[in-house]
Amino acid sequence: MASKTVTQNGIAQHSANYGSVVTHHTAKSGHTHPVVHIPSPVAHYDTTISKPVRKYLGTYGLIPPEPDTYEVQKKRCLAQLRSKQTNIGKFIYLSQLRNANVHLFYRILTDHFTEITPLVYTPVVGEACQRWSEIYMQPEGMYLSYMDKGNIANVLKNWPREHVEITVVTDGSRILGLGDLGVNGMGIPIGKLALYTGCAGIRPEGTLPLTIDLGTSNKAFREDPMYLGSRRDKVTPEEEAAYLDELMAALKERWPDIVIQFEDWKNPFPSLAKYRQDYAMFNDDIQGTGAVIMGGIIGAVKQSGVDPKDHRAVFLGAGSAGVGVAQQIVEYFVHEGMTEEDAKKCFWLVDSKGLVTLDRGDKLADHKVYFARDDNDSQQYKTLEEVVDHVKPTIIMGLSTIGGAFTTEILQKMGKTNKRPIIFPLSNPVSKSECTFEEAIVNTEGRALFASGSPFYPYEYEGKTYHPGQGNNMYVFPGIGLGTILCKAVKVTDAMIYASGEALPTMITDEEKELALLYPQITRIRDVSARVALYVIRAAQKDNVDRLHHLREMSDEKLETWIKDHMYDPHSEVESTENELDSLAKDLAHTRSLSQEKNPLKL
Ligand SMILES: NC(=O)C1=CN([C@@H]2O[C@H](COP(=O)(O)OP(=O)(O)OC[C@H]3O[C@@H](n4cnc5c(N)ncnc54)[C@H](O)[C@@H]3O)[C@@H](O)[C@H]2O)C=CC1
Ligand SMILES: CC(=O)C(=O)O
Ligand SMILES: [Mg+2]
Repeated sequence: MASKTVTQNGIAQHSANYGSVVTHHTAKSGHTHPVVHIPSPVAHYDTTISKPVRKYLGTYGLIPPEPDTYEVQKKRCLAQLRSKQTNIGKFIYLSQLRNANVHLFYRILTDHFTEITPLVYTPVVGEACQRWSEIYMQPEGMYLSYMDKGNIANVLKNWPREHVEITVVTDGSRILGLGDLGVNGMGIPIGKLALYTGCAGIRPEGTLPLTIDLGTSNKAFREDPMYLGSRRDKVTPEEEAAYLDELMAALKERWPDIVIQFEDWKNPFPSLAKYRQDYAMFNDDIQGTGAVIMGGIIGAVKQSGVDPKDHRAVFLGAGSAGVGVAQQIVEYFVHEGMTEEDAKKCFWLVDSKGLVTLDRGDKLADHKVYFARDDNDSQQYKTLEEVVDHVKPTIIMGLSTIGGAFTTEILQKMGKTNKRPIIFPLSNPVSKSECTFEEAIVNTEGRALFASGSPFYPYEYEGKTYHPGQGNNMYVFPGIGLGTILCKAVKVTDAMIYASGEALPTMITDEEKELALLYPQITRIRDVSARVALYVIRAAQKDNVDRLHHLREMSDEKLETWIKDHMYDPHSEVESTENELDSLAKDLAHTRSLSQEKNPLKL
């Protein structure tokens, strides 16, 4: 989206930024001119803009006459939002608001995280993706197609903003737990990047939502006349790999410092292994999820009173998220003093064919082999319940996409065999959650240590209010991205990912500990993201992959403040632009008043 750049001499140009006020040197004169990047074309029509500034911008008379305050503006927006009868109506309203007035959208998001996040992210983004081709109104990112092979670098040139700091890229092939949604998956990169901006203060114009149309296995979509993607079947893994080689190189060519987050790919292990050494990239579903769940498990293990070596964890789901989480917890157990071999033995992974064992008779996908059991005496356990009876777990994790898979019987068994059973139904959206918060509480008489992927409301049981945790990678990916960008890391190392999860428990307040919360409250997500970024930067420095070396000299306290100072804040952003514009407008008004007698201005 192009925006207007106004220089002091009043000449308006179009620029690709919606950035803030910057100071600009002209090579010729050596003079310093302030250059004001106006937030966005439509933000020129923000009703809080003062009259002198409207005159300066040429928007006087185009906005209702009396300037608003933000409080009134917010009240109006929230009233409009809340008047929508359906969640999808709210999603559409918020998308329009973001496109109409980006700073206002982020001001409202950051002021009302608890209300707005579920509407732009899980669970509502799931429904939006299912209906994307039906509700589509405007481009908010890039769509690349398989037809662009050989020409990707040229297509990327069409992105109108000069500077991109981070992209989230999907092919839509595994959107939340909803399956292959093809190009309709675009809601995910947009939603994730909205959280990068809202939670970690990465400037909105520095984000690029990217969806790659590599065909879809979703037959219903291919036959739907409204579907906006190609009608071809999914390309082969070899074709996908060659396409990605070209894409990665093209992204780096146009934006050499770009951070690339892979999101919601059906089998993301090969691309992570292939690109992680040469690009500042990570996979959120494997690594972000691993880190966030490790962060919650640290507290849960402590509260359970059971030593790490005595934990037995059953995972329903052995895909990117399941394996990513198990690997990360192995790393935590090793940090706690166990050998890797002993730590690995604490895990039993179950997929759609039952317990993952070495002698099951099928060819296991590479990523499952590490955790495959060899101590099953040739017995194959087909169902989760059989595995629960066999293992008597202290922890059950759901990353299976199977809503309701943690049945009453399974939850009650967890309650019987554990003082504090750890129950994490992590599949998204809510409809795919392996159980609800209420079910976990009721079936364990309130003793469950609980976190879910999508949000649940607090629940009152026998006179006491219980608070669910949200074990969602949104607690770490914004800070991983921010830390990587700010220290200009050349890659995202394992230690940086580990550090992001380790940062989380340091942010839990005494009050939150009292409530047995496993994650800090979402309302403090900006501070949490700054802490995550601090840990990520420190780990990058230890691994020697950072490029901004002067940050190494700063104390933790100073660095955390520096990080916060570098976060986009939609509130101060608008004010500083306003103030700067105000003073420019006064200057201009003064200049104009000198000539006004001869040549009265028409405002
Ligand atoms: N809470 C969070 O932050 C995150 C949650 N997730 C959720 O985790 C879920 C899985 O994601 P991925 O691992 O990336 O998907 P995936 O497709 O890689 O893996 C799914 C796994 O579930 C297994 N599965 C499918 N049907 C099953 C059945 N009936 N019984 C037992 N196992 C079954 C599959 O065999 C596979 O191992 C999704 O719902 C996703 O939304 C993913 C990433 C982050
Ligand atoms: C949260 C997330 O990344 C997922 O459900 O895929
Ligand atoms: Mg995901």
